[in-house]
Amino acid sequence: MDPQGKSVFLTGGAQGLGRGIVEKLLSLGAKVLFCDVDVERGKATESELQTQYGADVVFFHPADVSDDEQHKAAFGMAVSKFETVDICVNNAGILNESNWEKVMAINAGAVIRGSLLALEHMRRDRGGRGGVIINVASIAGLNVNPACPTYCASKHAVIGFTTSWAMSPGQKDHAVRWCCLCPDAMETSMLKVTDIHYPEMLEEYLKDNGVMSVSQVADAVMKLIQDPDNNGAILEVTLKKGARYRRRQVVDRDGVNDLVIMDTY
Ligand SMILES: NC(=O)C1=CN([C@@H]2O[C@H](COP(=O)(O)OP(=O)(O)OC[C@H]3O[C@@H](n4cnc5c(N)ncnc54)[C@H](O)[C@@H]3O)[C@@H](O)[C@H]2O)C=CC1
Ligand SMILES: CCCCC/C=C\C=C\C(=O)C/C=C\C/C=C\CCCC(=O)O
Repeated sequence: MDPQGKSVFLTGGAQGLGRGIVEKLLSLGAKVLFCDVDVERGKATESELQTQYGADVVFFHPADVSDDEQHKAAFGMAVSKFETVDICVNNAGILNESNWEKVMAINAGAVIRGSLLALEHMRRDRGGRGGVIINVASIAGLNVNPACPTYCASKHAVIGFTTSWAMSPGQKDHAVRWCCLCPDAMETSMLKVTDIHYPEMLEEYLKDNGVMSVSQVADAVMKLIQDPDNNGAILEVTLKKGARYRRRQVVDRDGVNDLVIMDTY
């Protein structure tokens, strides 16, 4: 899908990756409504981006996406501003191993709610225009890490949910593409986290794997949006190897229920 002239709803756009994605989309001619729980930063970002791209193409709406009503209201605001939403990016996320309920509510719960809101609005078999749903997971959703088990669990949930919907027998009728983004560490406020187990592992991890710029990862999101035939995509983005699609196969080993997930590149 070409972002030019398309309408986008994105969560967690006040800073970090969310803001980076909003800026790329605006530069490609899309209109964006983003929400965030950080109202001050959200308003400041809106004002900066409106100055650069125009007052009628980017809007901020305050919302905590762990709250059902606020999340629905924010999505509804995008629909009423643009009439239709073509691209939905469920990006808001936190890393806090002391509060697993909150992590699951934002990283998994809000991604599920946001996806279902977008599906209902976009699905062509119920009068919508089709579209793309991009769910932001992480490399942590593909691997394991003892420093942040709850965060890992929330990101595994995002990938399981997104790829399962992508395999829906009704997907062609819905005309909604489902994609997961799995970045490695990026230079955002999330990397300042202190609430993990074994904090020394973070330093070690970053020394071995490096840190990507937000812009590199936002470019990968444009690839997900633009590639037409990638329903069910899991796009891994790392500093050393760049953006690579994981090819996921669900293999039925014994013809009964011994299913194995196999990933290749
Ligand atoms: N920074 C990293 O190394 C990586 C981050 N990610 C994922 O990227 C996504 C974006 O994270 P970053 O930009 O790094 O973090 P960030 O902390 O810079 O930005 C996250 C934004 O989400 C907002 N947010 C948090 N909770 C919210 C809620 N309940 N409702 C609405 N907005 C909320 C924050 O206010 C903030 O503006 C997250 O899903 C994160 O898990 C994935 C891989 C690596
Ligand atoms: C030890 C890392 C702690 C968390 C670092 C802070 C933010 C990270 C956000 C991410 O989403 C992903 C970045 C790092 C990887 C975390 C886990 C997967 C590691 C698996 C592996 O070793 O390959």
